[in-house]
Amino acid sequence: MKDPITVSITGAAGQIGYALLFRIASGAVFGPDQPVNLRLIEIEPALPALNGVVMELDDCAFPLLREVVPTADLNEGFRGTNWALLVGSVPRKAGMERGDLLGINGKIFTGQGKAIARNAAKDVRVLVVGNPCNTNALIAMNNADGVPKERFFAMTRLDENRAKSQLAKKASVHHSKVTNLCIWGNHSATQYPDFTNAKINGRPVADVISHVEWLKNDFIKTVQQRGAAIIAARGASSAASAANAAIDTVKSLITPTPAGDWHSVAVCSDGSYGIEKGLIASMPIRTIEDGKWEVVQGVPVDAFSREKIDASIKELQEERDAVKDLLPK
Ligand SMILES: NC(=O)c1ccc[n+]([C@@H]2O[C@H](COP(=O)([O-])OP(=O)(O)OC[C@H]3O[C@@H](n4cnc5c(N)ncnc54)[C@H](O)[C@@H]3O)[C@@H](O)[C@H]2O)c1
Ligand SMILES: O=C(O)C[C@H](O)C(=O)O
Repeated sequence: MKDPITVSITGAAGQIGYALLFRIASGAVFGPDQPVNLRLIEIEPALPALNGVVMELDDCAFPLLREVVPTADLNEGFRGTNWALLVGSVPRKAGMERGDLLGINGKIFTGQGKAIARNAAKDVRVLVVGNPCNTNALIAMNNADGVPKERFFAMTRLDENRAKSQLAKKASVHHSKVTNLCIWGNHSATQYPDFTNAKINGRPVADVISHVEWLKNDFIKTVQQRGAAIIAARGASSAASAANAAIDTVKSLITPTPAGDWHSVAVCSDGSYGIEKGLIASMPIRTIEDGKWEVVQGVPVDAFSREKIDASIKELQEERDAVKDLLPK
């Protein structure tokens, strides 16, 4: 048996937490031979609810689950952690943009970044799900002194999955046939789901879906607005699909990416594709092996794509400027 991996999850008593913990504990993320410790972090008032979740974890008797630590203490919560999944934060309500949450949620990530730097395992990786996730990840990364910047990620996989599902429906194929779908930029209404480089059954999307106006307008808008559509329909933000996307993200970061394909996750820009260095922006990523990834280079960016990517990067710069007080000089 392998040594257990330690996973810390903030907001563990929330909606996404409830859809996430049990899949991690079951082995669906790290594999059937990988024991897991869970460190579950909540704010004090949510600890009674979290204890109920822990009772349910006990009652699953998962063979791979080892230690479960529920806590409101960040040092205890991130101690020895290999994967920190930062979900805990307030979700938006109908009529809000995700960026409107910066003032409420941004400050959560300074203390968490610092606590990760103090307590986590040397190989820690951090995935931010709580919105606005790109800029929250930027805050955590800049406060986590000594943790390499390439260990921080923000989630745009839900957008990728949504985009694949929309294209597959339009082309009447199974969504597994859609590849090379990159979400560029921010997890927000400015994100750019890049249909120009995506493929269906290995062929360019535009060869399969000839309705170019649909691709340029309805498709992009549907993906950009999907989170709001779910809030309007459910009265609460996406949870099961978000947890699923977090699982997909981690799995894609620990497994080599199939040859020729890529996956979407926001990373600390190295300046590739003219995206300002240091911003947490989504781009095409390949995983070489567990712990080693790279930005896929040479993906064609036409004038239409350039304009869309630049608009989303501009928004990320504005969000960064809005939280400058939370970023150490
Ligand atoms: N990136 C994405 O694709 C994506 C998708 C869906 C939701 N989200 C975001 O994920 C976040 C969580 O959504 P949810 O539906 O689970 O919300 P929720 O309100 O159901 O749960 C959030 C939990 O976080 C906890 N929390 C708040 N502040 C905390 C802190 N400082 N430390 C630890 N825990 C804290 C709350 O007590 C609550 O239990 C929201 O910000 C939402 O917008 C992101
Ligand atoms: O849209 C939201 O506020 C929640 C989440 O980011 C989503 O995309 O579903």
